Amino acid sequence: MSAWDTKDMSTALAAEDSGPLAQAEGSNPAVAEPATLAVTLAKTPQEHGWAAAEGYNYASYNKSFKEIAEENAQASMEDPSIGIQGAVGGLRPGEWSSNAAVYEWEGDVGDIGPPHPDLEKQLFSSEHHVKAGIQFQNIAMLHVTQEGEVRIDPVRKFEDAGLHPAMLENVKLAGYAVPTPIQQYCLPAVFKGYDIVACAQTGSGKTAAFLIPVLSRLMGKAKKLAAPRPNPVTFQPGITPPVRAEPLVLIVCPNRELATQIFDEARRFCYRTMLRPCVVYGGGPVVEQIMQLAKGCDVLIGTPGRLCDFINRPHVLTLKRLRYMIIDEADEMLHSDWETELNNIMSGGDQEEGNIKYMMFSATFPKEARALAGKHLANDHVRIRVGRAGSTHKNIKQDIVWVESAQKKQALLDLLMSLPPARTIVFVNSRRACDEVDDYLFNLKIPCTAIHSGRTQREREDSIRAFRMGKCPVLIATGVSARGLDIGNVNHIINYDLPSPQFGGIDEYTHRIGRTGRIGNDGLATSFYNDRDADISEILVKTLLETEQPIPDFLTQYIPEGFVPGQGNINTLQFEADSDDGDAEADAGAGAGWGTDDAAPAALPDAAPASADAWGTTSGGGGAGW
Ligand SMILES: Nc1ncnc2c1ncn2[C@@H]1O[C@H](COP(=O)(O)OP(=O)(O)OP(=O)(O)O)[C@@H](O)[C@H]1O
Repeated sequence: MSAWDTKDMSTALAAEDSGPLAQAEGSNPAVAEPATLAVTLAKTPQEHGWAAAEGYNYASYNKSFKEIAEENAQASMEDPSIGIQGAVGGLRPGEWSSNAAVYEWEGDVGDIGPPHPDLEKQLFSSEHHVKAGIQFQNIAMLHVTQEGEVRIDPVRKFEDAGLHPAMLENVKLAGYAVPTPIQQYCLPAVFKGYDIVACAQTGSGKTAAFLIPVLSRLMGKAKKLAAPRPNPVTFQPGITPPVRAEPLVLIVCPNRELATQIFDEARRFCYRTMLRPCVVYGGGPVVEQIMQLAKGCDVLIGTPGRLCDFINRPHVLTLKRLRYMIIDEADEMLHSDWETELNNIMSGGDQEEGNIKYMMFSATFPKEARALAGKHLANDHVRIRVGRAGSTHKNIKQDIVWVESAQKKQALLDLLMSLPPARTIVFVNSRRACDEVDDYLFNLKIPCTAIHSGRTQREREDSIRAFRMGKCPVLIATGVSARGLDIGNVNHIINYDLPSPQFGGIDEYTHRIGRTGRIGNDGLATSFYNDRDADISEILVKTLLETEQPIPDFLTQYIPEGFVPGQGNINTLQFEADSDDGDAEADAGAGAGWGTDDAAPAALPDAAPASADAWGTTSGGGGAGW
């Protein structure tokens, strides 16, 4: 059985007849037999196929920055005109993500720098990059809605988008054959100079939807627009005079893991160009981050606290050259928790307001957040929505199983041992639970690691790296890492605790399960449910019905009256209004919300086979024709 076959995985789950999980699954708790804790492991995790469980390598803490820098200096450099900062061979434990290798080039010999095979391999190899899955066409068939005054004609092919040659090359190296729907609309919208507010499902390529057009527009203009900076090839820390960072692009996002991930994506798309990306985030080394900025920075990615800190040090960072400001996970960023920081970033620097294009992206976008977003954008901003705001997608099979709180640990073990080993994220609601579950599994020799806000940044980075590289294929996490994490072959998400409303509710659920089933891949999400989760039940059931997931017996009471699973019209399901056009009818539910502006699927269903070329070659279906 393949570890990637979620059907087989759930069959295996159903076939397993030991332990509390299997006993209770799909059954009504009122009539279920009390579950037993008497499961002993018939096989060790390693006999079952899991990798060996290894403890955290605390020795990596003891490496000094100097030692790491010396090791990096030994990295291969075949072309003397290219200066690669950071480890070309990839980061080792104990190294900061902000010091990852970026392409640097003198730039005196034309618009596109020479290739650097080692760096190219690091940036674009599959282990660092999620490859599109066989259900990619499902993404392309989602409804796209445009609201507001401006209508955009989508581009169906990267080749038709007017991209800079260096960008087109990088898009090919990344293995992107055709743009996803959100990209089809954002590319032309950025090229036409609009502000954008965009909402599209998890794992549908929103990062590239802003990075590709924004960076492409700046390529070729970098020399003219960018601030003077030291020659990257002859730069010597401590000897070459530093400059202050004057980025052209600022990307703000709510968590550190996401910041470094966007930085990685920016490193890919800036490859062989003069644009220099940097990342700053809390918990990381201030001095080292300043040292990176001091070499010049065109594209800055950051978390709000550290960005504000640096904005308040004008000799380190100024926003006066800024052309683009992008807020990722915008609904989270517009939350009142971040208000002071976000206001400071949006207007507190010395940026020249009129010159800046603003963009906001997220997979979930509650109505109040969308209204708030509108206040920060130009009146003629473009509003794009792929599917219903906050919806999940069919590539993820969602199972809900009844597990009493006291039996969750045992049920988790049963679940992990009843399926083929696969990269799995286990979500919990508290740091304490995170540590407890981590200890429990580790003591049973499951190769796991954990991440939560109480861990040091070094531990967090090493944890994510160990998970990404497959050394620790089970990651236990609190919501801190739910948003945005994009890791290849995450086959299974387990909600050990469902996110009740005080832990983010259904939006948090959507972001969590969205760590699997990305960009057309299949995924499985299993959630443990019991009496304590009544708060989320109603909206959870609607979310399940929307993508035609099975409803277990204990949740059937929450099926909306008159709706027959499998036969009901999902457009009659009542969700929060999707439309921002103030149409009262829009409040009637998802169907009405998609209402008058409802657009054709981004690519025609009959033109959506695996072959990229067969996908719609014209840009029909968009704009006024809708
Ligand atoms: N056109 C494309 N073709 C193939 N793969 C793509 C394409 N666009 C993006 N990807 C890949 O899809 C994956 C998911 O993209 P990304 O992380 O931007 O999703 P997202 O929409 O921001 O998700 P989330 O809401 O969870 O943050 C990434 O690994 C990215 O490299």
